[in-house]
Amino acid sequence: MILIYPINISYFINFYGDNVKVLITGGAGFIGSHIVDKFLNNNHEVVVLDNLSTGNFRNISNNKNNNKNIEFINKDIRDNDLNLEGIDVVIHHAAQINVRTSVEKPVYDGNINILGTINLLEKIRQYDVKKIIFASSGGAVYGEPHYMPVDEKHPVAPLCPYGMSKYCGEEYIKLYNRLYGLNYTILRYANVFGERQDPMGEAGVISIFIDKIMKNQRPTIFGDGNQTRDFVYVGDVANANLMALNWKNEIVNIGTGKETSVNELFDVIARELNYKYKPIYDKPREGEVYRIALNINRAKELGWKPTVNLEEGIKRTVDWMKSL
Ligand SMILES: O=c1ccn([C@@H]2O[C@H](COP(=O)(O)OP(=O)(O)O[C@H]3O[C@H](CO)[C@H](O)[C@H](O)[C@H]3O)[C@@H](O)[C@H]2O)c(=O)[nH]1
Repeated sequence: MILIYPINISYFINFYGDNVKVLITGGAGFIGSHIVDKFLNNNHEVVVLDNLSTGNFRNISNNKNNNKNIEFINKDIRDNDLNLEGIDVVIHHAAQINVRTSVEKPVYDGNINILGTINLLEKIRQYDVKKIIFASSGGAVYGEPHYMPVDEKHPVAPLCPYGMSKYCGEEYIKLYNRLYGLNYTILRYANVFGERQDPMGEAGVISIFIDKIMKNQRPTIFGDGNQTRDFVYVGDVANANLMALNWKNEIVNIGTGKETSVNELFDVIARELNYKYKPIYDKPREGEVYRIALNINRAKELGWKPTVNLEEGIKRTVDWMKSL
């Protein structure tokens, strides 16, 4: 009798020292474009896939990597004819990222974030891509924390369709690992901020407050302002993506571990901009967690840590917004 044992075809790929060809979905967006810079500066080959719905071509053409060669594909992650020939690693940031939009239009959110991710995974499988690095949301998948700071073992219980669709993306990636041996690293981000975050676009309280103050408008704080978030600088997030090339199949929180209330945040920004007025207080927004900060011990064990603190990150964001 022949016994057939299921074999685990999953294996760990090490990219140390290699020149890697990466496809960055959402690479013309806020976080994605910083990852583009980081990979180019480390001599990797970069292909950007972006439908420019919220991303901006300026983010990748009008910066210090001007003279470097980026291959740009103007397509949607849901397109049938995505060509991933020669790609070693996909870094997946293209998404519907607005919590409020997801509550109003959950089908729209799921269509992009769940079906778009499945479509991308199918192409990854067809073209034999070795690894995916996935942008998930530590702010949205855990729901209201049972303990703080929240580590990766904390139960997942999203409070909005966006958190749910990001979690589905994670689970599909893990499924493709089990079925086809796809390597992955899932990064659960805290609240990312920094240069190129669009204050008109989708969330980003820091860029919204700076923009309002610079236009002499009073910022609005939703609720009592004692709600807290963990604000992580975008350059540190880009660095985590670079390091994740050599991380194993696992989920890693990327944040600072520090809680900052929206009131405290307002004070830091007001100080930086020498703003003397008080904010306006309005009713709290639905579908939001009250407190969140991420435990980043696992990322630290892997050699990553945040290097730019809130004050310094805000200074850089202000400088960038003044330069526009
Ligand atoms: O003008 C504003 C804007 C925001 N806020 C408050 O500031 C906090 C942060 O709000 P953001 O909209 O900047 O971000 P969220 O905390 O809603 O972040 C969520 O959306 C992000 C993407 O947009 C990330 O995915 C993150 O993980 C997810 O939790 C919230 O309490 C919000 O009510 C204000 O008081 N005034």
